[in-house]
Amino acid sequence: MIEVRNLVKKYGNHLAVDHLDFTIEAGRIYGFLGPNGAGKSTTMNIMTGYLGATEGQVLIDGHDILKEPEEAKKHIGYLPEQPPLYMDMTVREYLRFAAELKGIPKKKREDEITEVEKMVRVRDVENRLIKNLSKGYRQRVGLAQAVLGFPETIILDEPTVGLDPKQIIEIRELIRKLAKKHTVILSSHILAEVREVCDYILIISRGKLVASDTPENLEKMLGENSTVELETRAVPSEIRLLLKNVPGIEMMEIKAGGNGISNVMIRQKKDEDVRERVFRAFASADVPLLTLKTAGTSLEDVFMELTQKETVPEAFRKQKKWEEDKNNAGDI
Ligand SMILES: Nc1ncnc2c1ncn2[C@@H]1O[C@H](COP(=O)(O)OP(=O)(O)OP(=O)(O)O)[C@@H](O)[C@H]1O
Repeated sequence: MIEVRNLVKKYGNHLAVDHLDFTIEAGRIYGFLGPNGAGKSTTMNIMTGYLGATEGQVLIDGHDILKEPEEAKKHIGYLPEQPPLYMDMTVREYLRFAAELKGIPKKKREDEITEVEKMVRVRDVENRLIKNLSKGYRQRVGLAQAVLGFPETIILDEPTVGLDPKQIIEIRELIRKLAKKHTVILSSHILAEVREVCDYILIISRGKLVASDTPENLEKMLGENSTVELETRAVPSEIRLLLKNVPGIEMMEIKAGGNGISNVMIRQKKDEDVRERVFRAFASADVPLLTLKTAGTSLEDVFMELTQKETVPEAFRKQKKWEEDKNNAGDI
């Protein structure tokens, strides 16, 4: 488990990380998602002990990364955005060097390196100089270095950046494979990547954590029941009349199609579900409804909403408040 508590990082006057507070539980793939410059690399560098924080604390399985770096680092493997590869070493030489730095006992080193090489599929190039490898292979060597020692948690900063589509697929497959035995945290500014690979998302914007939940819950929280879409065989004036007195409707937009079918988008008032009332209004007038459904919010909408606005949307403030209250209640 990793606990990040009230983390702050200032570069001069610039607040790159702004009071981050979150917990990473074992056994999941976490996505650290945010636009460029949001503070992802800075946070990961602090979590892994590469960079000091201005304020706050990071505990890796109970060990403070600054006060007990050796013990804490045993529990994590890190692939930074720029992997620390030595271009004039062969893959095997480099992994031996990394294994030694990690303090893997000499007796176990060779077997472990072979195991990891097989796992990330670099065994066929183990005697090649790193400088002669493709970017995809280099990234896999970087990944091998992070996996050596089989730490509980593997942290990957933008692991697919600069790779071609085939290499991206390979790295994502590897990450899924790793996640069977390790907790994985990866950062990305690509929403599709995080959605595809991760089962829990932390959205960071301007150094602040603006949301954290499963992709499904994030979509639900902002979008639940906000819009209802229907199609009906009626003209707009008739629809307006039918829906005029239905409670819970904030506004509606009606588009008449050429085929006698109108499409209606209804925006519901907060915490309302108007579907049943709408159905009854149409049924009592004997006007057929062809479809009636809530239109979901996509993760794209959530991401845009959260990272483009200065303030945190109300749904998330409420969720955060609820979590705080729950935590405080637990302390008593
Ligand atoms: N060494 C530094 N000195 C000054 N400012 C820095 C330094 N490193 C990062 N920053 C600034 O801090 C902010 C956060 O940067 P960071 O690299 O952590 O973001 P990021 O989310 O990882 O973005 P990217 O995906 O572009 O790497 C940015 O505004 C960046 O310009």
